[in-house]
Amino acid sequence: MLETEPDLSVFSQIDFTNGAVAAVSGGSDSTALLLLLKDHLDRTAPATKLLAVTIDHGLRPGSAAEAQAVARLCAGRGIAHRTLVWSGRKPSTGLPAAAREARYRLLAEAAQAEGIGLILTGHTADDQAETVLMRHARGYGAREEGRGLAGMAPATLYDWRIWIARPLLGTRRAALREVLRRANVGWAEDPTNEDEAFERPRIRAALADSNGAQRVEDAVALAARAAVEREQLGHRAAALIRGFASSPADGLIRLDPGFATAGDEPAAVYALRILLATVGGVAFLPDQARSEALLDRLRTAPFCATLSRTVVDARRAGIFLRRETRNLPPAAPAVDNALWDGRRRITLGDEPGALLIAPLGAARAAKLATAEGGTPPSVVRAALAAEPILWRAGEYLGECPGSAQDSPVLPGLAVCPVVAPFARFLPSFDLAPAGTVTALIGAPLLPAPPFSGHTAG
Ligand SMILES: Nc1ncnc2c1ncn2[C@@H]1O[C@H](COP(=O)(O)OP(=O)(O)OP(=O)(O)O)[C@@H](O)[C@H]1O
Repeated sequence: MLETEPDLSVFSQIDFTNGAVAAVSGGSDSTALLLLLKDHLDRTAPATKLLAVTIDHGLRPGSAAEAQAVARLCAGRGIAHRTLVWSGRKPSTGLPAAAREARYRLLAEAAQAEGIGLILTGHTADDQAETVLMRHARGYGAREEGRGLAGMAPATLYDWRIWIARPLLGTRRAALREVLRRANVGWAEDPTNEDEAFERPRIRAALADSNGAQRVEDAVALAARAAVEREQLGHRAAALIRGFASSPADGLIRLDPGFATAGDEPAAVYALRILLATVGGVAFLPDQARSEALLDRLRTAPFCATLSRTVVDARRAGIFLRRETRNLPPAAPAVDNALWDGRRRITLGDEPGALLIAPLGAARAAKLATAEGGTPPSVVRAALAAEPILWRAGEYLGECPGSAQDSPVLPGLAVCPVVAPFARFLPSFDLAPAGTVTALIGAPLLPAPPFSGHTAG
């Protein structure tokens, strides 16, 4: 049964040591989140740093007044509050996605400015049911082995740096509104939530009929089952990666030929998709059917194919994955904290002056490449050619080592590998494969998840 009274024990499972930002839009769910969270912290850890943050997207006439209402509520209850305005350019298409992107970026900036390591949102069981039903209607179940049907995760790592937790995913919106009514606290209604020109409000309206409660319950149960399957598949894929994958050179992954015949085909396809996206620097996993066909062909090596910007070079010596040389970024100024080619995060530190970043290229790679552990030198050369180098005003600073260490060339300067499919958003469902690929490619360690009992291993 879903909770008709909010289940406050979920807050006890969260680690608030590094404080919390509550993301409060002024709607019922996040306003209730704020009150429940404040109540929990007052009782259990009153010294915890709590900051409520409202993002004013500037998209509706009433948005500034809604933010002010949240500020007043917070002032009355002794809660620190900030309103942040999305002042950037608003795109004419894909506005909701851009607003969401800006919202998470601003929330993360607000948290980090205060030294806070966790963001909480007010997503509810109703939101979860709507998400799952929308994905179901789009045929997710059939295409993706139910991966997408897991819905929203209880926690998601944003930008590999800050966890977002959703403690109310098991609680119905009606129960939260009841909390607010009892506390005599009002909330803002967002008119876009009612606009049935959009898919989510249509599903929301359909769930408001007499069968709605059961359908929400069923959808949340479906999500819970799909989440367990997704986590299990992730653990099996991680075990295959640990057992069969190595990284003989920067930008190069070698799979032992036994990978293709290891037996657990769904896990092998999943592992392959994650590795292909990582090597290619692509945020989305490659197509399921094409990845299955690729695994099939790996059983009859040798051959060479490209998927997800990754060359798959299957030889007797192993299956080698490397970034294809097509469409590599041209030489460009290195930007602090930016992703280069979707594969490397650049940190410039205190480095003054303009730096250029460019692919190493075949000629320099030929000078660097050494054959180790039976890896064919031509394969190492091809991988290194797509690795980045840094330049300053005509001066060569050195190739960038593919490790989480600072570059030995310049202190504070780093070009770290990233686990591309999880670099922006890592749902807690996928912690096992993400942690394993982190270790494989030497990406920076994952910040500890906010729930007790979770590990990134
Ligand atoms: N403008 C905003 N400022 C701060 N947080 C926000 C904002 N919009 C959304 N959020 C966070 O994201 C969660 C989910 O967003 P969603 O758009 O589904 O909620 P909402 O309908 O705007 O508001 P609520 O969830 O408070 O009823 C919210 O519960 C809240 O935690």
